[in-house]
Amino acid sequence: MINLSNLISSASASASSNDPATVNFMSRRLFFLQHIRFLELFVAVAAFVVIHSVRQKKNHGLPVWPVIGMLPSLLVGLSTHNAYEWLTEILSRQNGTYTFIGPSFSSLNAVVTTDPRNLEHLLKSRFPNFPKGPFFRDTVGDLLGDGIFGADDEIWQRQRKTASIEFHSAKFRQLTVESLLELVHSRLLPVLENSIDQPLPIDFQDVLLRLTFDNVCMIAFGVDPGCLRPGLPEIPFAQAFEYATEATLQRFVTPTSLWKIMRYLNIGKEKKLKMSIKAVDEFAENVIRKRRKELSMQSEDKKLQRSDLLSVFMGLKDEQGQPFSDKFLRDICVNFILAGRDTSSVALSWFFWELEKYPEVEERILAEMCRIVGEREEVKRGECRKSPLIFRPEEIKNMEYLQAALSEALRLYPSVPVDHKEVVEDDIFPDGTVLKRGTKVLYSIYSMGRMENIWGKDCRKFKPERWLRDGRFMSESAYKFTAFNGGPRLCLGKDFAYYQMKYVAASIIYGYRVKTVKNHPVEPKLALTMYMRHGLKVNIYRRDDSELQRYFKIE
Ligand code: HEM
Repeated sequence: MINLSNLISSASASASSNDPATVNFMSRRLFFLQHIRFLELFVAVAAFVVIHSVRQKKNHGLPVWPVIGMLPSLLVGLSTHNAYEWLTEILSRQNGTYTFIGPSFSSLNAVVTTDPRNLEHLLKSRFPNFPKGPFFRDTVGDLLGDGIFGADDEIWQRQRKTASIEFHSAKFRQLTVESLLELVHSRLLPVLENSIDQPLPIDFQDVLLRLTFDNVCMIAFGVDPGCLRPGLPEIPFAQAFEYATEATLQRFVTPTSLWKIMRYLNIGKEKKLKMSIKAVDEFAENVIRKRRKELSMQSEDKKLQRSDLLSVFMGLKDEQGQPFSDKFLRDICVNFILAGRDTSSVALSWFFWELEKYPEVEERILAEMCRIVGEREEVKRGECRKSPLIFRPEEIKNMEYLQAALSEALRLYPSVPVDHKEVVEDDIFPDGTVLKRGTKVLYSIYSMGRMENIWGKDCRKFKPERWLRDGRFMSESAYKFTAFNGGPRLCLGKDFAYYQMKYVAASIIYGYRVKTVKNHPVEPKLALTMYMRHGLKVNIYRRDDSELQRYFKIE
């Protein structure tokens, strides 16, 4: 190997000679050798980067850099077209659990898991040790305030208890059935029917978001915002809400001090977030004002008859014996809008997109529906075999294959793709991962649906049959299928959501075919819920009545 030091010192000595030709030659040699030294340094640094990167990647799944930790990889991962896939790939390589090391100056350290044993530990067995925690509340606080999604302890318990009584009441079930009948038959189907004659495709996700927004406002606040109507008018609230959930998620992957400085200076994404939250607040305040006015004009008897959640909360008192503040009622409204609007609508969008790729599943759904309505006397006589058909609640309940297909869509595209907890006291996961007090724990529900060790080799296949035993729908453990969360914080709207999704899907499939526009890009957006980034542009076609007759004959 060349000894550079010797060569350079001999070149320097010769360069001090008096002969001009020698000086010229030697100084060029010196210049060359000095550059070789620079090159050597550069090669050494590059080699270090590559070796370090490979070694760290092997040990940690991603390279860890001094001071900045895994930040470069995180930034690359988040900029991919589907960051959830990037995360899934790392988790698969790391046997399902992985520790992310953020920059030393940030709060981005987190354990991410997909292991069902860890999920059961986190969500049920050691529930009190894993609250949402102050980091989560701080990050989502501007949008969600003290509402149920970010709350812990008594604030959470009180909301959970009140909402749970409400959601399990007979009045609520009746409201569910009535509101869906109205929304689907007087609004959704006419909008779809209208679109058939239009030259342009419609954004199906937008239509479904309007439907679920109207629906959650009807059942939770007793108001009907009327977003789903012919012409699909612009709804500024909807855009503001979507942006607010997206920008709130971005805070989770931005160093806290950075987004707080941006918020303080009112610049960039934080400025837009503030404006969006203002629009959300205005909507919620309006709802509360209207409700208060209506309640003040009603007799005590009538007030008691009100079955919406907002009226129930308005009638309650806080720990000081005072009625809840308007700010707290606003938080309740915003949290329920997020829970009810952005979950079943996006789940239905992914469901219809999958259905198109698996026509045999659509056929089985149609066959099941026709078999069930075929039990009606009038249908046996050959009547009522045409769309539109008003499904009865017990018929919807009996559609088990449809329930399996919707669960399969949620397994692959969970409406809440990633969720968050914080460790109170040092703990250890069943898989051996050590959890220090204050550690953030994320569970990637999206990745869980794509783990071979959980769902088998065909985990990426849309296969409703995996939910059936002897033709009956069989639910899975909440720690394996975590789309509705599990343990004491299991989704309160699960039964409502299944009824709603089944009713909507059955009514559409019975009457129409939904076809995605050719080459329309479909990918998830990084937000609190699993929106399709570019919506779902579709054309709607009326289903031929003779086709339905064929299904009646099959059965
Ligand atoms: C496909 C539809 C739905 C899915 C996949 C879903 C999923 C979830 C998930 C994952 C959570 C846990 C969130 C967390 O703790 O961070 C949750 C909680 C909750 N969901 Fe749902 N949800 C759906 C529909 C609904 C609907 C329609 C409502 C109400 C109208 C609702 C009401 C709630 C409430 C109130 C909570 C909070 C429970 C608590 O923290 O105690 N959900 N849901």
